[in-house]
Amino acid sequence: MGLWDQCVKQLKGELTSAEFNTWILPLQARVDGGLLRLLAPNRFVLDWTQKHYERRLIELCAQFSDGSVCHIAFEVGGLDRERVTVAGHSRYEPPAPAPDMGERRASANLNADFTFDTFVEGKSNQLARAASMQIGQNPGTAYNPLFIYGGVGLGKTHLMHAVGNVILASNPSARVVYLHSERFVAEMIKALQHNRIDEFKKTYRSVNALLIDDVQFFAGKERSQEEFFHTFNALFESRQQIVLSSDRFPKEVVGLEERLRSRFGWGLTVSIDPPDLETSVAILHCKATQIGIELPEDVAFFVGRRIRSNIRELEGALRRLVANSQFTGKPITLEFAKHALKDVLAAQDKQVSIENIQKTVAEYFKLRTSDLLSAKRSRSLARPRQIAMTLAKELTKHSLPEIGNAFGGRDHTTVLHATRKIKSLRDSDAGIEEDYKNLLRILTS
Ligand SMILES: Nc1ncnc2c1ncn2[C@@H]1O[C@H](COP(=O)(O)OP(=O)(O)OP(=O)(O)O)[C@@H](O)[C@H]1O
Repeated sequence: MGLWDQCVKQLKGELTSAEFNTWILPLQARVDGGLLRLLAPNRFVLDWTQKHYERRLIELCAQFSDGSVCHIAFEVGGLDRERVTVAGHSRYEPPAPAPDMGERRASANLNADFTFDTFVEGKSNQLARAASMQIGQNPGTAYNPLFIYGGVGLGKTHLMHAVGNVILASNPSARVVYLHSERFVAEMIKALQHNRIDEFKKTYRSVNALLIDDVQFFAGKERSQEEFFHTFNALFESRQQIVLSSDRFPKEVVGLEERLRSRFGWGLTVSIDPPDLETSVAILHCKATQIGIELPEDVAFFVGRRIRSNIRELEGALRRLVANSQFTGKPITLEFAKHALKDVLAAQDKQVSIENIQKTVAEYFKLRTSDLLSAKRSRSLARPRQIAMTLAKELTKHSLPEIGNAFGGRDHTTVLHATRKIKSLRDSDAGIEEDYKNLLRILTS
């Protein structure tokens, strides 16, 4: 087995399949003396792999070549084409928009404000953003379809529009269509009513990129699924890009035909999770700057900490603060924010209570709520209990002692231990990570 094959095999075991498929699989390699040249399909993959995997790759090369290969060079190119660019640090810049960009964007149903520049990157959306950028730069060739899933208001639509905007800007003749799945259904029904179904088929089967939002709304609509199935096949076979979003993993979308569900998983499936505190704060600052105000740091942290459900709610809170401040003529201070957002926060706190979390976790693991509060310590109870405690810490503003108390009068150190344990298990155990993310989605949507 060649040096690169050995590295690939090793990395396959170390990385998640999404990371491996996104960053390692597209690389090609050539050994030149003591140098391993890694060829990335584009600048974006190059920058990312260099930043995140270079050190590990050097270690693996040294290990598998017995030290004879100890340098790595990253380049844009492929074994079958000329080298294009040597690694550097310049960032990807989308080409300048064509003159009729506004019109093309309107006919594609794209929002000009939803771009990669206005999308704040955080741990919760890093992979989805990276994959979307890849698709934007290599439509139809990188991953098809790209399936983005996650809870309400976490940025799926924003990313889809960003992909569409990049494709339009990069290729003046590209035809892109963004559509909510309900609109696809409505348009199909209209076409059927007016005997224009052939025109409808032609329209959607001739695009270069089809971006369909919230595909869970296809559930139960058999005729639409049938039509979409053929559209999907036509685009897929002609290597045109398909991007789909949903509130859940493709296999979990109930009411979809199996043949569609399996096709949805053919390319790359990436999730977007609720943002962590730092990302929420960064998004608030970004949105505030967009509307021309400067948000004090303590206010941004206050809002970010208290509104954890989704980004749409964060934006709503910001808009409310700005409107109240303009209306009353008062500056946005911490005290002002607490007062102006009183109702929103009360509603939010009511939504995610410890009781609600206990009930949801118990239902999810098919237990009784009383089991979670009991003194029993079997693993089948302890793990769900620890997950519930961690969710309570993440989603409510209750202190550790309050949470411990709500779980059958346990000590705050037990809660602390639970949160640490779950944090480390989420990194090492894909099953726990999936359960945690599912529960987070259920509780915050
Ligand atoms: N990382 C981010 N950076 C900046 N803005 C963001 C980010 N994520 C989401 N937003 C903003 O949050 C709002 C809601 O996002 P979006 O509509 O994309 O959510 P969604 O996941 O598609 O929700 P739904 O499931 O309800 O369709 C948008 O205004 C979007 O710009």
